[in-house]
Amino acid sequence: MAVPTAPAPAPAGTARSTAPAVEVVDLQRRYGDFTAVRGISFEVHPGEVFALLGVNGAGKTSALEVLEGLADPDGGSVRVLGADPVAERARVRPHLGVLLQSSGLPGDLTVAETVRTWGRTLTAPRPVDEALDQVGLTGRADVRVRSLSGGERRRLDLALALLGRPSVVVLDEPTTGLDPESRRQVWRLVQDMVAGGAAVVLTTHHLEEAEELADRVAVLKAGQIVLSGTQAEIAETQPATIRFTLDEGAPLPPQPAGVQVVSTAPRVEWHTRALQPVLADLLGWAARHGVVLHALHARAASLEQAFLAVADGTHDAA
Ligand SMILES: Nc1ncnc2c1ncn2[C@@H]1O[C@H](COP(=O)(O)OP(=O)(O)OP(=O)(O)O)[C@@H](O)[C@H]1O
Repeated sequence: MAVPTAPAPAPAGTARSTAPAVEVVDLQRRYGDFTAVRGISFEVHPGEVFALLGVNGAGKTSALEVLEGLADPDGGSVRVLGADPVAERARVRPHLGVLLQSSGLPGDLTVAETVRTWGRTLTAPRPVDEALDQVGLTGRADVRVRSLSGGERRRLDLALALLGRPSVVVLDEPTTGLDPESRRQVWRLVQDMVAGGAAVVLTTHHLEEAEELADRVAVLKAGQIVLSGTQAEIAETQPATIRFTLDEGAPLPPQPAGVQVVSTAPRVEWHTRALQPVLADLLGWAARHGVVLHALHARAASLEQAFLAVADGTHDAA
Protein backbone atom coordinates (compact mmCIF):
# COMPACT_ATOMS: atom_id res chain seq x y z
CA MET A 1 0.00 0.00 0.00
CA ALA A 2 1.22 3.48 -0.72
CA VAL A 3 -0.28 6.04 1.60
CA PRO A 4 2.79 7.92 2.78
CA THR A 5 2.42 11.38 4.18
CA ALA A 6 6.20 11.76 4.25
CA PRO A 7 8.27 11.39 1.08
CA ALA A 8 10.02 8.09 0.43
CA PRO A 9 13.82 8.06 0.76
CA ALA A 10 15.68 9.30 -2.29
CA PRO A 11 17.04 6.67 -4.65
CA ALA A 12 20.75 7.33 -5.17
CA GLY A 13 21.67 9.21 -8.30
CA THR A 14 18.16 10.51 -9.05
CA ALA A 15 16.65 13.95 -8.81
CA ARG A 16 15.77 13.11 -5.20
CA SER A 17 19.38 13.57 -4.13
CA THR A 18 18.95 17.34 -4.66
CA ALA A 19 17.22 19.74 -2.27
CA PRO A 20 13.47 19.93 -2.87
CA ALA A 21 12.28 22.79 -5.07
CA VAL A 22 8.90 22.66 -3.34
CA GLU A 23 8.37 21.54 0.22
CA VAL A 24 4.87 21.38 1.68
CA VAL A 25 4.52 20.35 5.32
CA ASP A 26 1.17 19.78 7.02
CA LEU A 27 -0.49 22.50 4.92
CA GLN A 28 -3.93 23.68 5.95
CA ARG A 29 -6.27 26.10 4.23
CA ARG A 30 -9.55 27.34 5.67
CA TYR A 31 -12.45 29.43 4.40
CA GLY A 32 -14.26 30.61 7.53
CA ASP A 33 -15.32 27.47 9.40
CA PHE A 34 -14.66 25.22 6.43
CA THR A 35 -11.28 23.51 6.12
CA ALA A 36 -10.53 22.89 2.45
CA VAL A 37 -6.96 21.53 2.90
CA ARG A 38 -6.41 19.40 5.96
CA GLY A 39 -2.72 18.88 6.63
CA ILE A 40 -1.09 17.75 3.40
CA SER A 41 2.64 17.20 2.91
CA PHE A 42 4.69 16.59 -0.20
CA GLU A 43 7.98 17.49 -1.87
CA VAL A 44 8.84 18.13 -5.48
CA HIS A 45 12.43 17.96 -6.64
CA PRO A 46 14.15 19.58 -9.62
CA GLY A 47 13.59 17.49 -12.73
CA GLU A 48 10.38 15.98 -11.40
CA VAL A 49 6.65 16.26 -12.16
CA PHE A 50 4.29 15.89 -9.23
CA ALA A 51 0.59 15.55 -10.00
CA LEU A 52 -2.03 16.49 -7.45
CA LEU A 53 -5.23 14.68 -8.38
CA GLY A 54 -8.71 14.67 -6.89
CA VAL A 55 -12.36 15.12 -7.73
CA ASN A 56 -13.89 18.61 -7.97
CA GLY A 57 -13.62 20.42 -4.66
CA ALA A 58 -10.95 18.11 -3.22
CA GLY A 59 -8.74 21.11 -2.40
CA LYS A 60 -6.17 21.10 -5.21
CA THR A 61 -6.48 24.77 -6.20
CA SER A 62 -6.65 25.83 -2.55
CA ALA A 63 -3.32 24.09 -1.96
CA LEU A 64 -1.70 25.41 -5.14
CA GLU A 65 -2.65 29.00 -4.31
CA VAL A 66 -0.31 28.84 -1.33
CA LEU A 67 2.55 27.58 -3.51
CA GLU A 68 1.80 30.38 -5.96
CA GLY A 69 2.12 32.96 -3.20
CA LEU A 70 -1.52 34.01 -3.57
CA ALA A 71 -2.62 32.94 -0.10
CA ASP A 72 -1.06 32.36 3.30
CA PRO A 73 -1.42 28.91 4.81
CA ASP A 74 -3.76 28.59 7.80
CA GLY A 75 -1.48 25.92 9.19
CA GLY A 76 1.75 24.19 8.26
CA SER A 77 4.31 25.62 5.87
CA VAL A 78 5.23 25.88 2.20
CA ARG A 79 8.72 26.59 0.86
CA VAL A 80 9.48 27.21 -2.78
CA LEU A 81 13.22 27.15 -3.57
CA GLY A 82 13.76 27.33 0.18
CA ALA A 83 11.73 30.54 0.63
CA ASP A 84 8.24 31.46 1.80
CA PRO A 85 6.26 32.24 -1.39
CA VAL A 86 4.15 34.93 0.32
CA ALA A 87 6.55 36.60 2.78
CA GLU A 88 9.52 36.31 0.39
CA ARG A 89 7.57 36.85 -2.80
CA ALA A 90 10.25 39.04 -4.39
CA ARG A 91 12.75 36.20 -4.02
CA VAL A 92 10.47 33.44 -5.27
CA ARG A 93 8.46 35.12 -8.03
CA PRO A 94 11.24 35.47 -10.66
CA HIS A 95 11.75 31.69 -10.59
CA LEU A 96 8.11 30.68 -10.45
CA GLY A 97 5.87 30.06 -13.46
CA VAL A 98 2.17 29.91 -12.69
CA LEU A 99 -0.72 28.80 -14.86
CA LEU A 100 -3.96 29.55 -13.05
CA GLN A 101 -7.14 27.62 -13.74
CA SER A 102 -8.55 30.69 -15.47
CA SER A 103 -6.85 33.91 -16.43
CA GLY A 104 -8.23 37.36 -17.10
CA LEU A 105 -6.13 38.73 -19.93
CA PRO A 106 -7.24 42.01 -21.54
CA GLY A 107 -9.07 41.23 -24.77
CA ASP A 108 -7.94 44.35 -26.63
CA LEU A 109 -4.24 43.49 -26.83
CA THR A 110 -2.89 41.23 -29.53
CA VAL A 111 -1.15 37.99 -28.65
CA ALA A 112 2.31 39.47 -29.30
CA GLU A 113 1.50 42.65 -27.34
CA THR A 114 0.28 40.54 -24.43
CA VAL A 115 3.51 38.55 -24.32
CA ARG A 116 5.64 41.67 -24.70
CA THR A 117 3.75 43.47 -21.91
CA TRP A 118 4.04 40.48 -19.59
CA GLY A 119 7.72 40.17 -20.43
CA ARG A 120 8.36 43.71 -19.15
CA THR A 121 7.52 42.49 -15.64
CA LEU A 122 10.22 39.80 -15.82
CA THR A 123 13.99 40.04 -15.48
CA ALA A 124 15.00 37.67 -18.30
CA PRO A 125 11.99 36.90 -20.50
CA ARG A 126 12.18 34.70 -23.57
CA PRO A 127 11.98 36.60 -26.87
CA VAL A 128 8.34 36.99 -27.99
CA ASP A 129 8.88 34.88 -31.13
CA GLU A 130 10.34 32.02 -29.13
CA ALA A 131 7.53 32.17 -26.56
CA LEU A 132 4.86 32.00 -29.26
CA ASP A 133 6.63 29.29 -31.20
CA GLN A 134 6.86 27.22 -28.03
CA VAL A 135 3.07 27.01 -27.79
CA GLY A 136 2.27 26.99 -31.50
CA LEU A 137 0.85 30.54 -31.62
CA THR A 138 3.29 32.10 -34.09
CA GLY A 139 0.59 32.47 -36.74
CA ARG A 140 -1.73 34.16 -34.24
CA ALA A 141 0.72 36.88 -33.06
CA ASP A 142 -1.38 39.78 -34.42
CA VAL A 143 -4.77 38.44 -33.36
CA ARG A 144 -6.54 40.17 -30.47
CA VAL A 145 -6.85 38.02 -27.36
CA ARG A 146 -10.64 38.32 -27.42
CA SER A 147 -10.70 36.62 -30.84
CA LEU A 148 -8.69 33.56 -29.77
CA SER A 149 -10.36 30.20 -29.37
CA GLY A 150 -10.47 28.72 -25.86
CA GLY A 151 -7.58 26.39 -26.65
CA GLU A 152 -5.47 29.18 -28.13
CA ARG A 153 -6.09 31.32 -25.07
CA ARG A 154 -4.98 28.45 -22.85
CA ARG A 155 -1.78 28.13 -24.86
CA LEU A 156 -1.19 31.88 -24.48
CA ASP A 157 -1.64 31.48 -20.69
CA LEU A 158 1.00 28.77 -20.82
CA ALA A 159 3.39 30.92 -22.88
CA LEU A 160 3.11 33.61 -20.18
CA ALA A 161 3.67 31.08 -17.40
CA LEU A 162 6.89 29.94 -19.07
CA LEU A 163 8.07 33.35 -20.28
CA GLY A 164 10.58 33.89 -17.47
CA ARG A 165 12.20 30.41 -17.87
CA PRO A 166 10.97 29.39 -14.40
CA SER A 167 12.65 26.65 -12.39
CA VAL A 168 9.41 25.88 -10.53
CA VAL A 169 6.20 25.63 -12.52
CA VAL A 170 2.70 25.30 -11.10
CA LEU A 171 0.11 24.24 -13.67
CA ASP A 172 -3.54 24.15 -12.64
CA GLU A 173 -5.33 22.04 -15.27
CA PRO A 174 -3.02 23.09 -18.12
CA THR A 175 -4.76 21.26 -20.95
CA THR A 176 -8.42 21.80 -20.15
CA GLY A 177 -10.15 22.77 -23.38
CA LEU A 178 -7.25 21.75 -25.63
CA ASP A 179 -7.63 19.40 -28.58
CA PRO A 180 -5.60 16.16 -28.53
CA GLU A 181 -2.78 17.54 -30.69
CA SER A 182 -2.42 20.71 -28.60
CA ARG A 183 -2.52 18.62 -25.45
CA ARG A 184 0.38 16.53 -26.69
CA GLN A 185 2.26 19.70 -27.57
CA VAL A 186 1.83 20.91 -23.99
CA TRP A 187 3.00 17.53 -22.68
CA ARG A 188 6.17 17.80 -24.76
CA LEU A 189 6.73 21.32 -23.41
CA VAL A 190 6.41 20.09 -19.85
CA GLN A 191 8.74 17.17 -20.57
CA ASP A 192 11.32 19.55 -22.07
CA MET A 193 11.13 21.85 -19.05
CA VAL A 194 11.61 18.94 -16.70
CA ALA A 195 14.52 17.59 -18.76
CA GLY A 196 16.03 21.04 -18.29
CA GLY A 197 15.75 20.66 -14.50
CA ALA A 198 12.45 22.42 -13.71
CA ALA A 199 10.20 21.13 -10.94
CA VAL A 200 6.56 20.92 -12.00
CA VAL A 201 3.44 20.69 -9.86
CA LEU A 202 0.39 19.84 -11.88
CA THR A 203 -3.31 19.32 -11.34
CA THR A 204 -5.43 17.62 -13.94
CA HIS A 205 -8.69 15.78 -14.38
CA HIS A 206 -7.19 13.89 -17.32
CA LEU A 207 -5.67 10.80 -15.77
CA GLU A 208 -3.87 9.91 -18.98
CA GLU A 209 -2.12 13.28 -18.61
CA ALA A 210 -0.90 12.33 -15.15
CA GLU A 211 0.11 8.89 -16.49
CA GLU A 212 2.07 10.53 -19.29
CA LEU A 213 3.81 13.21 -17.23
CA ALA A 214 3.92 12.50 -13.52
CA ASP A 215 6.84 10.91 -11.70
CA ARG A 216 4.80 10.92 -8.51
CA VAL A 217 1.13 11.39 -7.82
CA ALA A 218 -0.97 12.28 -4.80
CA VAL A 219 -4.73 11.83 -4.72
CA LEU A 220 -6.58 14.34 -2.56
CA LYS A 221 -9.96 13.63 -1.07
CA ALA A 222 -11.80 16.18 1.05
CA GLY A 223 -8.57 18.07 1.66
CA GLN A 224 -6.40 15.11 2.63
CA ILE A 225 -3.91 12.99 0.69
CA VAL A 226 -5.38 9.51 0.74
CA LEU A 227 -3.01 7.90 -1.74
CA SER A 228 0.42 8.89 -2.96
CA GLY A 229 3.50 7.43 -4.55
CA THR A 230 4.90 6.59 -7.94
CA GLN A 231 2.42 5.42 -10.55
CA ALA A 232 3.54 1.84 -10.04
CA GLU A 233 3.03 2.11 -6.28
CA ILE A 234 -0.42 3.58 -6.76
CA ALA A 235 -1.42 0.95 -9.30
CA GLU A 236 -0.34 -1.76 -6.84
CA THR A 237 -3.03 -0.61 -4.41
CA GLN A 238 -5.60 -2.09 -6.80
CA PRO A 239 -5.95 -5.65 -8.13
CA ALA A 240 -4.79 -6.56 -11.63
CA THR A 241 -7.24 -7.88 -14.23
CA ILE A 242 -7.10 -11.09 -16.28
CA ARG A 243 -9.72 -11.57 -19.01
CA PHE A 244 -10.25 -14.25 -21.63
CA THR A 245 -13.03 -15.93 -23.59
CA LEU A 246 -13.53 -19.70 -23.74
CA ASP A 247 -14.98 -21.76 -26.60
CA GLU A 248 -18.40 -23.22 -25.94
CA GLY A 249 -18.03 -26.48 -24.01
CA ALA A 250 -14.40 -25.81 -23.03
CA PRO A 251 -13.50 -26.76 -19.45
CA LEU A 252 -13.32 -23.91 -16.96
CA PRO A 253 -9.88 -23.40 -15.38
CA PRO A 254 -9.67 -24.03 -11.63
CA GLN A 255 -10.06 -20.82 -9.69
CA PRO A 256 -6.75 -19.97 -8.00
CA ALA A 257 -6.76 -18.89 -4.35
CA GLY A 258 -7.19 -15.17 -3.81
CA VAL A 259 -8.78 -14.54 -7.19
CA GLN A 260 -11.98 -12.56 -7.30
CA VAL A 261 -14.23 -13.84 -10.09
CA VAL A 262 -15.92 -10.90 -11.77
CA SER A 263 -17.53 -12.93 -14.57
CA THR A 264 -17.49 -16.56 -15.59
CA ALA A 265 -17.63 -18.55 -18.88
CA PRO A 266 -17.64 -17.88 -21.71
CA ARG A 267 -16.12 -14.40 -21.01
CA VAL A 268 -14.10 -14.85 -17.84
CA GLU A 269 -12.76 -11.95 -15.80
CA TRP A 270 -10.64 -12.35 -12.69
CA HIS A 271 -9.15 -9.75 -10.37
CA THR A 272 -5.99 -10.65 -8.50
CA ARG A 273 -3.17 -9.11 -6.53
CA ALA A 274 -0.81 -11.85 -7.73
CA LEU A 275 -0.89 -11.27 -11.48
CA GLN A 276 2.27 -13.13 -12.46
CA PRO A 277 1.75 -16.45 -10.60
CA VAL A 278 -1.99 -16.57 -11.38
CA LEU A 279 -1.30 -15.91 -15.06
CA ALA A 280 1.50 -18.48 -15.14
CA ASP A 281 -0.82 -21.12 -13.60
CA LEU A 282 -3.59 -20.25 -16.05
CA LEU A 283 -1.29 -20.51 -19.08
CA GLY A 284 0.13 -23.82 -17.79
CA TRP A 285 -3.38 -25.21 -17.28
CA ALA A 286 -4.49 -24.07 -20.75
CA ALA A 287 -1.44 -25.70 -22.37
CA ARG A 288 -1.95 -28.98 -20.52
CA HIS A 289 -5.64 -29.15 -21.46
CA GLY A 290 -5.31 -27.81 -24.99
CA VAL A 291 -7.66 -24.93 -24.20
CA VAL A 292 -7.46 -21.72 -26.21
CA LEU A 293 -7.85 -18.50 -24.20
CA HIS A 294 -9.33 -16.14 -26.78
CA ALA A 295 -8.67 -12.38 -26.48
CA LEU A 296 -6.42 -12.98 -23.48
CA HIS A 297 -5.84 -9.74 -21.60
CA ALA A 298 -3.74 -9.35 -18.47
CA ARG A 299 -2.74 -6.00 -17.02
CA ALA A 300 -1.84 -4.27 -13.80
CA ALA A 301 -4.30 -1.74 -12.43
CA SER A 302 -4.26 1.71 -14.01
CA LEU A 303 -3.98 5.04 -12.25
CA GLU A 304 -7.61 5.58 -13.26
CA GLN A 305 -8.71 2.45 -11.39
CA ALA A 306 -6.93 3.64 -8.25
CA PHE A 307 -8.36 7.13 -8.65
CA LEU A 308 -11.90 5.82 -9.05
CA ALA A 309 -11.47 3.55 -6.04
CA VAL A 310 -10.45 6.58 -3.98
CA ALA A 311 -13.35 8.61 -5.34
CA ASP A 312 -15.93 5.96 -4.45
CA GLY A 313 -14.29 5.16 -1.12
CA THR A 314 -13.40 1.52 -1.92
CA HIS A 315 -9.63 1.84 -2.26
CA ASP A 316 -8.88 0.86 1.35
CA ALA A 317 -11.02 -2.23 1.12
CA ALA A 318 -9.78 -3.31 -2.29
N1 LIG B 1 -13.03 31.40 -1.67
C1 LIG B 1 -13.66 30.35 -1.16
N2 LIG B 1 -14.56 30.47 -0.17
C2 LIG B 1 -15.20 29.40 0.35
N3 LIG B 1 -14.99 28.13 -0.04
C3 LIG B 1 -14.10 27.95 -1.03
C4 LIG B 1 -13.40 29.03 -1.64
N4 LIG B 1 -12.58 28.52 -2.59
C5 LIG B 1 -12.77 27.19 -2.57
N5 LIG B 1 -13.68 26.84 -1.64
C6 LIG B 1 -14.12 25.48 -1.31
O1 LIG B 1 -12.99 24.73 -0.94
C7 LIG B 1 -13.08 23.40 -1.44
C8 LIG B 1 -11.87 23.10 -2.29
O2 LIG B 1 -11.94 23.89 -3.44
P1 LIG B 1 -10.77 23.86 -4.53
O3 LIG B 1 -11.11 24.86 -5.58
O4 LIG B 1 -9.47 23.99 -3.84
O5 LIG B 1 -10.93 22.38 -5.08
P2 LIG B 1 -10.28 21.71 -6.38
O6 LIG B 1 -9.81 20.37 -5.97
O7 LIG B 1 -9.29 22.62 -6.98
O8 LIG B 1 -11.56 21.57 -7.32
P3 LIG B 1 -11.68 21.60 -8.94
O9 LIG B 1 -11.18 20.30 -9.43
O10 LIG B 1 -13.15 21.76 -9.14
O11 LIG B 1 -10.89 22.79 -9.43
C9 LIG B 1 -14.41 23.34 -2.22
O12 LIG B 1 -15.39 22.79 -1.36
C10 LIG B 1 -14.70 24.79 -2.53
O13 LIG B 1 -16.11 25.01 -2.61
